[in-house]
Amino acid sequence: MQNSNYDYDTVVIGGGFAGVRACRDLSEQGYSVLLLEARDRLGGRTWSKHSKVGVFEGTVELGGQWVWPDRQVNMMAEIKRYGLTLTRSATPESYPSYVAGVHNPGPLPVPLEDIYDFERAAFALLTDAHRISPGIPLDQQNVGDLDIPYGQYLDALGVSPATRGWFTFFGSVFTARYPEEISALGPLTFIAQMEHSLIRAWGILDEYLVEGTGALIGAMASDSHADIRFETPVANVTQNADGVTVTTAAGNVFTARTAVVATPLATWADIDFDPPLSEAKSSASRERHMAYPVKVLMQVNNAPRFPYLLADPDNAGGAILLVAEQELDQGGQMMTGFYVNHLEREDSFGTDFAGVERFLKTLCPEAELVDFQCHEWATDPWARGFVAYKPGRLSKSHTELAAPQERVFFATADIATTFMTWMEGALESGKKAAVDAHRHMAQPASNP
Ligand SMILES: Cc1cc2nc3c(=O)[nH]c(=O)nc-3n(C[C@H](O)[C@H](O)[C@H](O)COP(=O)(O)OP(=O)(O)OC[C@H]3O[C@@H](n4cnc5c(N)ncnc54)[C@H](O)[C@@H]3O)c2cc1C
Repeated sequence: MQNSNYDYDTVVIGGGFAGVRACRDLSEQGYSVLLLEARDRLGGRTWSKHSKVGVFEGTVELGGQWVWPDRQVNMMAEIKRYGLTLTRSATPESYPSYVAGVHNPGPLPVPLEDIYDFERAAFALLTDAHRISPGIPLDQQNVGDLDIPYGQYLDALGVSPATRGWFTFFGSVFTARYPEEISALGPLTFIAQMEHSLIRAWGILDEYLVEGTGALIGAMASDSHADIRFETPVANVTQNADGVTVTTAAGNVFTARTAVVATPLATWADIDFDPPLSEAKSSASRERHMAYPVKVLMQVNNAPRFPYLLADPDNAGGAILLVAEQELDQGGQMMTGFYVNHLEREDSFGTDFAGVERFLKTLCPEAELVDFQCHEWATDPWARGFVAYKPGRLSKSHTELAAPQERVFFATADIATTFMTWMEGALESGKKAAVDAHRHMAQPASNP
């Protein structure tokens, strides 16, 4: 289908789930596609690799991992298509929490005397989450009054510190920022997309791929017949009435009829666009809206068996969650932890042994860290965290953030309308970009 005036029909920039989905769908329709990826691997903010953590040896996921089979139709279709296998996470044996600086053994989420407060807060969050319909851009849903700092939203509930602390979890687990820094729309949208269920949103660590996310994205990429170039960051995207010219940081130039920008929203400001990005896109990217997540995989000794330990980061140095993955034959457990590693706060845990140990002991003082692995997503220039929208952005610009600019289309989980910031959202937005690019190229009169 390629027109000889161009090197390719489409250049896709970025090889995460959104970009690879766009590549695969377009090449399936007969278009010639070039994928330019900055890193030396596919997968972006998913990264599965064979690794050793203490005595554990196997596949570790340093980024996106969990899938929700009941609702994530795009993920499930891909997993089925390539014959991969899902397995369920280990069932927790206890539900302790560390909120408002107090260890609570559970299973009640808050101490008994706070339980009516807890119910009132749950009712308020569920009522507001019910105003949100996943699949529709948030600027089309009349929810501007919820686009306020989540800390302010929680304060207005007038609940006890333990209840407030417990509900900060929904803000932080999804954005890896503190409640005053993010919009309440983030956690409320998260609850809405989990079937408007607090329990479902709380127990998000559901099923994951036995073969690893890398096996899935690898299968999709091999199926695409795209020309894939690694270690090829893009520096400039120029379009005019004739087509798109994409220039790499090394100065290589490629021409195409269309381009799909499938890089994280926070990285768009690092690419030079001519004509420039719309005001909403460029200001949102310059504002970064960045999450500061650390997901750490650890061999831990002397911890309680299979806890699901939730914390409020405000009072726990940034700690959010500690769960067990499996018991190790030689003793100890493989555990996964999540925390906010705030770039502007000096008291953040950091990612060296002492910092990870501090995180672990904050939640579980008796536990011993043996070994760990993690990746600093927030300082990774090709990721810049994942998206954590600040107040006032999504209720104004969600539609525009995802809108094409003539021959240039945008795809990333950061702008999705269902499962925003999930692998599912990435697949949905890659699929949409491929449909839009195909429509553009299928109009012979206006598009050569
Ligand atoms: C710690 C962590 C835990 C997570 N847990 C889950 C989970 O359990 N379940 C879930 O569904 N999701 C999870 N996510 C989110 C999920 O991983 C992402 O939403 C999804 O992978 C994003 O896909 P994407 O294609 O939009 O972006 P990315 O995966 O970031 O892909 C973008 C690609 O663009 C490339 N790129 C960037 N700039 C340039 C450039 N200038 N030129 C060329 N290439 C460029 C990058 O290298 C990258 O490969 C998690 C994320 C993190 C960080």
